Amino acid sequence: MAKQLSGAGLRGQVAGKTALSTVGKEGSGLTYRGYDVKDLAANCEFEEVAYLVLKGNLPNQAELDAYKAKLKSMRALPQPLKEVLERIPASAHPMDVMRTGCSMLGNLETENDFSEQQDATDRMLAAFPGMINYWYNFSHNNERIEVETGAESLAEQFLWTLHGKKPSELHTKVMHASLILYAEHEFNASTFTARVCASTLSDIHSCITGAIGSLRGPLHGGANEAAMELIEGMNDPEDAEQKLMGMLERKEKIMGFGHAIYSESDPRNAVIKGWSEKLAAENGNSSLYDISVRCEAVMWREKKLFCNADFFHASAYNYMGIPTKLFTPIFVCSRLTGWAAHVMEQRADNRIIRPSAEYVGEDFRTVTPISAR
Ligand SMILES: CC(=O)SCCNC(=O)CCNC(=O)[C@H](O)C(C)(C)COP(=O)(O)OP(=O)(O)OC[C@H]1O[C@@H](n2cnc3c(N)ncnc32)[C@H](O)[C@@H]1OP(=O)(O)O
Ligand SMILES: O=C([O-])CC(=O)C(=O)O
Repeated sequence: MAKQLSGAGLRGQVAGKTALSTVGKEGSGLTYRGYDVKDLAANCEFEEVAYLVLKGNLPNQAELDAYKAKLKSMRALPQPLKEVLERIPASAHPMDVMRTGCSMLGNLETENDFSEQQDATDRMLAAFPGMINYWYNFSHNNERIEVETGAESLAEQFLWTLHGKKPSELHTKVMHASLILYAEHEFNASTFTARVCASTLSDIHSCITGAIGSLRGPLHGGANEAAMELIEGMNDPEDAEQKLMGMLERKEKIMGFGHAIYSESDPRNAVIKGWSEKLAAENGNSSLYDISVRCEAVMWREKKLFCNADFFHASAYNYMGIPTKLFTPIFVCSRLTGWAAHVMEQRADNRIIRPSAEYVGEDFRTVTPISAR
């Protein structure tokens, strides 16, 4: 059954055209440039998917090697950016660090002309994992990390710069899948933010900085962190059941469930749930996974609400030793591909985005002199 797409929040309104992805289209779940996201997550590295989303086709081996080599060569952080990162306190939210870091990069390496959009995007893709982990390690461990690691991929680079060592094969694989799942999603709130900004013919760093701000909220990307806070407060599946029932009775929102477009399931959930189960087995402790499975069952039984992409990401990331507050920045490192591709698409066929409002304010009136108010 299709979800009723009407009402507030521009739901169901076509706000532009895209050749990048389909979301919730009858029978096809989620596709990037015609490929099923499950097919991509099972068979590709993240860089192949980034290439696909940004350039239109999957790369051949030589193209992939060249693209990965290019990204690897662009990881160094400029000294003034490091200095800014070092001044941001440990108490800051890492999404605010991403926003500031992206904006600072735009000051240092400004996109002067749209012909630079692909290089500017690749530079952000290459630099963002090291950027957030430079700040994290400096502010939390008093350590200035080396961001030019031997990592062969963005997945490896994120975990390597976070933990200071080459990650295991399993963890690298999970990160590839996770980054692929998060890469693109049509006109979601953060992407729409990027497109609105692009439609004014602004620079790409402004578009991405704005998108990061939109993704930060708990109704969007921030839900993976909120889901972690929920499940870590539950002792076991029985406790999860009781706590959820209480929350539902109090009409509280359960983060990581529901979706603006999908009606019965989010196709990304099965993929990340599968990886979470494997990580639980590797860890020898399936508690978080078991709790998550019970939450999924209770929410479906009680409300016909299903896990979105964020819910099982919480346990998966936790099993890989990723601090909760770094969950949404990983989403940024991935969704940057979708945002940038949408900026490019908007620029290629642009008209400034400027909808109208239904006025519900005061009738026409004239100013009473201040002495008489
Ligand atoms: C990667 C991503 O960004 S995925 C989304 C991540 N966000 C979350 O997980 C936050 C929790 N979920 C939500 O807030 C919502 O489901 C959204 C924001 C994702 C979608 O919002 P909408 O399209 O407005 O939701 P929808 O119209 O389906 O809501 C229908 C009803 O279900 C309720 N509902 C929807 N999601 C939830 C939830 N997670 N917990 C409890 N109730 C919910 C709504 O409150 C609404 O109830 P009402 O009719 O009594 O007002
Ligand atoms: O499409 C949406 O509204 C939110 C979402 O799942 C995403 O951006 O990945």
